[in-house]
Amino acid sequence: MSQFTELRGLYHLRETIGSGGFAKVKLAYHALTGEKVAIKIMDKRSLGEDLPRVKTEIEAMKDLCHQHICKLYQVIETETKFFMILEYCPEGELFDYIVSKDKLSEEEARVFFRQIVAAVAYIHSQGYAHRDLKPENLLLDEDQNLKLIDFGLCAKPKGGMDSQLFTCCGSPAYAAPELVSGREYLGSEADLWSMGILLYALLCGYLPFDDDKIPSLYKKIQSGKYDTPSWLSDESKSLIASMLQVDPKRRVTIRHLLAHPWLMADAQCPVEWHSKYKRCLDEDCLTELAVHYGKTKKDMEASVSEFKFDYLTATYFLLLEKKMKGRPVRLLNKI
Ligand SMILES: [NH3+]CCCOc1cc(-c2cn[nH]c2)ccc1C(=O)Nc1ccccc1
Repeated sequence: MSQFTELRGLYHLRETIGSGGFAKVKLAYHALTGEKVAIKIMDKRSLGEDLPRVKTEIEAMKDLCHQHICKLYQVIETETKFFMILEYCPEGELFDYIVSKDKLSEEEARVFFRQIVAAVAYIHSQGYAHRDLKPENLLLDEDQNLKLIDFGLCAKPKGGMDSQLFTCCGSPAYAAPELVSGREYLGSEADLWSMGILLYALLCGYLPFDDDKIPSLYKKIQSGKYDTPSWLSDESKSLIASMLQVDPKRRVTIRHLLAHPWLMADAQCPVEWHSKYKRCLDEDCLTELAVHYGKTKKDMEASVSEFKFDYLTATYFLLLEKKMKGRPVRLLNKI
């Protein structure tokens, strides 16, 4: 019997697939489609000062819909718990993938980094800075595509992406010099620095700035001095150097990255960063939902387009996933 009455009949819970701090993530099956999902479960009583982080993440993920961002399907809030029903990424963290391969070839690093650039260009275009970009927050789906998670530290400055931020957050080894120095900073520029650390980790298998003691680590970051292995190509060294500029005003911008020669190598086109999700609702999914719930298509379209992030939102998105993967747009156990 499901230990959570809120999920009964909606999701069939299976094993724990991940955990981080204040949350446990479990594999589950969405009852109406049979599709796998990940359910991030948080107990409000143990959240403490992390409660605002959960609300930040939920509101941001409701706004963000992109092929390289882990999709939020449904939110269930009870008196004592939050449940976030999320896109399932069966191949785990990019962090573990890098460790398993020691380091990646330029070609493989390029495929991943193009996806990271696409995701960050998209969230910046929506007015968000992630502020905790690192391989542990990039998951691999069944097709080895990257999905960005953990928007708990993201910022959507009221005055837009050119507004300064002050909160020092994120993981120290990926934090920008202006951030660790306690100066005000732009979220977009801090994200670009973290992406430079990420690219270095993809290509080298270790971090450019590392130290067991935080003050020493911060000094190394502020110096901006790091070793570049001799076997790195000149183009890779140049791209990393353009991102690991201590002066944020000299740092490469996301716009320049989109068509950067290193990213365009192997005769690639500029990074296609726009969301592949259409604004209009999918007719086949609406038809299947209308038949299942015995509603007119018009009424079903009106209900789905409210995007309440309830079970109907989850069912719509999971039907759309099935269609995008070439599987039948069908619901199980008709009424
Ligand atoms: N480092 C990731 C550990 C597993 O965490 C997740 C996995 C999935 C996932 C797994 N499969 N599909 C999605 C989706 C979300 C998370 C997540 O947000 N974890 C987390 C972030 C911050 C604090 C606490 C926990």
